[in-house]
Amino acid sequence: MTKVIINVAVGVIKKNNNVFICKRADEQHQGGLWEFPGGKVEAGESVFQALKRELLEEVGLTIHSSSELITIEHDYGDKCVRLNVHVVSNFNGQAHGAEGQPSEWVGIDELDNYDFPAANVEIISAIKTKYN
Ligand SMILES: Nc1nc2c([nH]c(=O)n2[C@@H]2O[C@H](COP(=O)(O)OP(=O)(O)OP(=O)(O)O)[C@@H](O)[C@H]2O)c(=O)[nH]1
Ligand SMILES: [Mg+2]
Repeated sequence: MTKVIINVAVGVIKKNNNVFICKRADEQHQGGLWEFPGGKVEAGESVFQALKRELLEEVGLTIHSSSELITIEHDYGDKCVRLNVHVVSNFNGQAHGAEGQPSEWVGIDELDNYDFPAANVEIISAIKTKYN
């Protein structure tokens, strides 16, 4: 049987050499781990439209543009995801955990000190290659 792939828009919100990360709630998939904010692409949406909607909901930012960083397909066993990862540097607002979730600006070279879902290893390595 063909597996359903969940299409996800993920935003690496970047200011100087820092990125904004959030902690996933315990009851979410991959709960308790840190993430780059974002969420599922709904039917009829582009990745950018989904990113714009999710980043407003989750971190209170209005984004104006984004640039593709990497696309990762990962099978967690219970779920298969396609992470469409974009870097977002052009935004308005003060990033915060708008859903009450813990959040932080962290230096790119500090990302190794945080626990992320397995698929994020490649995202972090792409960020380091591009910006460090
Ligand atoms: N947002 C986000 N999701 C990630 C990352 N890495 C990763 O594997 N995922 C996976 O992507 C999937 C969808 O993301 P999500 O849970 O944020 O989706 P959402 O905001 O629409 O949540 P919802 O289902 O509560 O409405 C989850 O299975 C999650 O585990 C990441 O860095 N950021
Ligand atoms: Mg989300």
